Amino acid sequence: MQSSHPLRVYKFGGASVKDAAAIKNLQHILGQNPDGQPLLVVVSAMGKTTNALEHIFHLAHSGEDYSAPLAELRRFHLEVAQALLPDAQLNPDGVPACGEGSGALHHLLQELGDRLATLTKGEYDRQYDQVVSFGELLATCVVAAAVGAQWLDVRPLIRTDHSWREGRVDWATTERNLREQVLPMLQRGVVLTQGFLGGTASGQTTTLGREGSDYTAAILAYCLGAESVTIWKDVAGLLNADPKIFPDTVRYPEISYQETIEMAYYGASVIHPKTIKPLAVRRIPLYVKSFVDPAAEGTKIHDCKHGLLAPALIRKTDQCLISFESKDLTFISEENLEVIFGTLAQVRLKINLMQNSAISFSVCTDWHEYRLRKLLEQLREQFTIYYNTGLELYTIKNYTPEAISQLTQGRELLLEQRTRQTFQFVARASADK
Ligand SMILES: Nc1ncnc2c1ncn2[C@@H]1O[C@H](COP(=O)(O)OP(=O)(O)O)[C@@H](O)[C@H]1O
Ligand SMILES: N[C@@H](CC(=O)OP(=O)(O)O)C(=O)O
Repeated sequence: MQSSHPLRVYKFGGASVKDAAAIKNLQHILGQNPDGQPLLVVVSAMGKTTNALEHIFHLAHSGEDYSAPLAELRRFHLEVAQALLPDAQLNPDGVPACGEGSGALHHLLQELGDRLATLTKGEYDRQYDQVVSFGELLATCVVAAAVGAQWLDVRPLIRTDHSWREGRVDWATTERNLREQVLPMLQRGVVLTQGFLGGTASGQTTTLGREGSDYTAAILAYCLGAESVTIWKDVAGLLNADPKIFPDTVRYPEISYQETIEMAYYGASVIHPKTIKPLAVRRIPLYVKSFVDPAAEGTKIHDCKHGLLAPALIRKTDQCLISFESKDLTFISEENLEVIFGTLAQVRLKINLMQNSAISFSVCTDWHEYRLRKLLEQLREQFTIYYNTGLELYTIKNYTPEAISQLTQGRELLLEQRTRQTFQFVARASADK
């Protein structure tokens, strides 16, 4: 039987499932959903589990001892499961009965241990995905059991290519899979699945890029024709700046897709940059709401026109400024730029800002020691290359003179750039700001 009610997609990130109390709060929020309205819930790994798994994976891949952090990760998940499911029977290995079949908690923990024990040398990124994905698998197993939702393994449904750690979605296959598998489940009640994960045609797990669960919510909403997506955060909505960094932030009650895409692109970490496009294409509104105060208004991101917005302040840390000079003091030409861009793409260094002068071309990128080393190896013969690390990139969108002076005061700017709407600069990281 088809429900006449349109689908809502909810996404809960790490902070909203960080412990048993947070998951009870999530259950309370689900309880507010109107009866009969189909609901698809996307959940990320609990708290900082993805960071912990990255660390464990790195140790295991390097042949170092990872037993203590793995034991801690297991203890944490068992403690949360026991607090939420006090009546669950314990398996002989002390794991509460939670979930079924290959999605059962004891099975997932066993599989994680087996995978870590059988890593091989090389293929770092492919094996990373097979291990780090357990954060979402474990979290959804526990949360689905606690709230009585149907657990869905998203990996066979969101089809990606083999771009490990940044899987690229095959939209046609994904849409077909999701419609076939998920629509019937939604008729039976709330469905709960993993953010951040996908899978290849050969059944290997991929991840969609760090913080990619927002993107998962958008993929599901796009493919299933949802009415809306709500991402539940520890902030009051989309603010003009990260309140952990900047004082006196203001909330945008509504904002366009375009403005939001730009903020995410420049580094506003509240929303994954890939999230907006699928929603904008199908005109699905995105609500950013506080899980601490679910009744509060939050922010509506949609197709809208608005007046002048408060300047958005964005900081990207861990930046590296790389400057290329031609060795014979000839001008930086299109041919030179083609080589530089090609190599940056090949070593996967993404350009956050660029500037050129007669004999020099500079780019600001995220700091990746290994990728930079590869870049230097390939271009050192052709160019003289200088680089600075430990930098920050600031962006002020819809800037005002006051906003510029507030941010630049007392800083040594290594590079600055201004367009009609955006002011950006690179400066050394300072402990006091
Ligand atoms: N413009 C912004 N508006 C609101 N929050 C922001 C903004 N920029 C950065 N943030 C940060 O984003 C955090 C929420 O996103 P995130 O930590 O990714 O949540 P989760 O992992 O739970 O989904 C906030 O706690 C806040 O520090
Ligand atoms: N757990 C993954 C994916 C994610 O999106 O998490 P969060 O929703 O907590 O940002 C990460 O930490 O990267």
